[in-house]
Amino acid sequence: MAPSALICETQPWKDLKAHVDDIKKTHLRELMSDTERCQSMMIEFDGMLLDYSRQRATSDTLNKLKNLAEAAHLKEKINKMFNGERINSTEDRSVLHVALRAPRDSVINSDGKNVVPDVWQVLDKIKDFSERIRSGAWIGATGKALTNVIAVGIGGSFLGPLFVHTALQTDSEASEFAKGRQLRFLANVDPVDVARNITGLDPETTLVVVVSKTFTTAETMLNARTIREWISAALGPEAVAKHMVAVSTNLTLVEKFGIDPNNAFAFWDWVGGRYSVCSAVGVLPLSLQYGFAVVEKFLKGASSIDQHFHSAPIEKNLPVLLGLLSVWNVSFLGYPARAILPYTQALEKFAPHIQQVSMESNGKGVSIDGVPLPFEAGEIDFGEPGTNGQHSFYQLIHQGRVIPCDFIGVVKSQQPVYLKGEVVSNHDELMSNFFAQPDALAYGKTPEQLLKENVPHHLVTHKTFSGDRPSVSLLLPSLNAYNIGQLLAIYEHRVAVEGFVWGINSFDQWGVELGKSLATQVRKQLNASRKKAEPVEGFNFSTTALLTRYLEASTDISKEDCTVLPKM
Ligand SMILES: O=P(O)(O)OC[C@H]1O[C@H](O)[C@H](O)[C@@H](O)[C@@H]1O
Repeated sequence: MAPSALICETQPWKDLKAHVDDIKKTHLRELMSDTERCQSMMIEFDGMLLDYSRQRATSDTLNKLKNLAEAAHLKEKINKMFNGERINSTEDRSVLHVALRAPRDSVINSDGKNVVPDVWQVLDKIKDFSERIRSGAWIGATGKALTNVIAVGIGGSFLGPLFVHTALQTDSEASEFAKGRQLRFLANVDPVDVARNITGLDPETTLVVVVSKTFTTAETMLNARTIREWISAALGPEAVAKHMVAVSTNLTLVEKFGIDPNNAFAFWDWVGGRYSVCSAVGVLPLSLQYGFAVVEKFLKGASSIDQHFHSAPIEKNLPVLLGLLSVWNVSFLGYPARAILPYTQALEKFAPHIQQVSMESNGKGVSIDGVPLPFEAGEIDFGEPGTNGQHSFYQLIHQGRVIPCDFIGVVKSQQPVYLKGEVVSNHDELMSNFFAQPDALAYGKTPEQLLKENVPHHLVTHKTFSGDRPSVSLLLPSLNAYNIGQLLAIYEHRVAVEGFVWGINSFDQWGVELGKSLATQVRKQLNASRKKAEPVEGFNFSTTALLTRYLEASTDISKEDCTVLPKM
């Protein structure tokens, strides 16, 4: 089949290119004075308010972006995703993370089979298992209840669950259910991460969940073997059956590893790793910590956005609007990065998760048909909670590079505090910054204003803020399991919209392979040099020098000396 035309060859793309000069003529300050425009750029869904009036865009831009969406067949692509078509063509897979949170009675087909009953079968199994662990009906090898969980996994088998766990930790309802329990995540193959995870934990009261879609990821498998050793060294090898369970699509390898397949929780190849939080990958560890009922609310929140995304018209569709505006910023205004700035510490792990969702999905150089792109797709995502970021990198955002920002605020704090004698509550103080920063970016401060304030002449340029820097503000009513699910789904779908418009495959990740295979070559060399004193061979000058230095300056721990794990 002939490759379809690249999106940049279409008329709507060219129209938007031509439109850039018009937009650049009007400062955001002026755009913001048009109340009607601002009003039209605020949309509400299910208690959330999205304000995108601080985008460098007008109704004309929006219309042009709608034309672009049409030219990209956005609606058809969204439908194909929901219909279980194999839109991940390079891996020949459907993309059905929406099925993971679909109500029990819904029908979502993959290859002519409704997958929803399978999803619920696993959810029911998780509910039952987590209740048995939490109630103490399932006990460890020495008869003690398992109150602590280490989830061993990396990438998509780690970042999403960590984000949700961190967000739930301070939610008053969820945290009630987590009393007396601990959930930790072991991701990095660095022994330091192992040490951090096991410090203060007793194998007798610890359940380990090995989470890996493929069950072949080098880091996860080494960490899983290390923790298995930690358990069997303390409790004997037969304890592993009571203390280790798994989440994977590869149940054969789970069994080979020594975990009873009855204690394995499945998911399917139509769930991409970075889109797997709502599968057993996230649902199992989170249910162990907070109970299934809390996690079910999270799934419901995500599902509410799925339905909205699937059915709402473009002008009212949160993920579609956000996706189109991102394309506008990246591909037309030339802003390749985006800052994710939640004004709540509970979302401190949100940006790291979205980094994977966005950059692993859309960091591609070819179209879905394999044609090199004459434009750059993908965006650079980073972020920190406000107000911390303000005291760090905001300087660059205000006076250096233009970086479109996502401000995420919450009306009702998870932890309301009012310190006596203060002018406003602690949450109001935080939110004062949430409301101020977008205007500072949009309006800036002119030399005229500074001179009026009697700023010395030699400081005027230093103190000038050019403004005209775009942002969106998303105001959530609160931050509970339901809203957290919504937030996740908004960002997942936004990323998909961007990829659909750019005409790329947002669901494969070939770019992670080369480094992995080179590491295999290095691993072999380290083994040969350590064990057989073989010289470093087959690498370039630089890598040879570095490896030689490493081998000479470090000593391997021989198997005999190795205590496997330091005593903590
Ligand atoms: O879940 P696993 O199969 O262990 O994969 C873990 C991660 O590793 C890979 O390198 C991919 O880049 C990620 O998308 C994936 O989430």
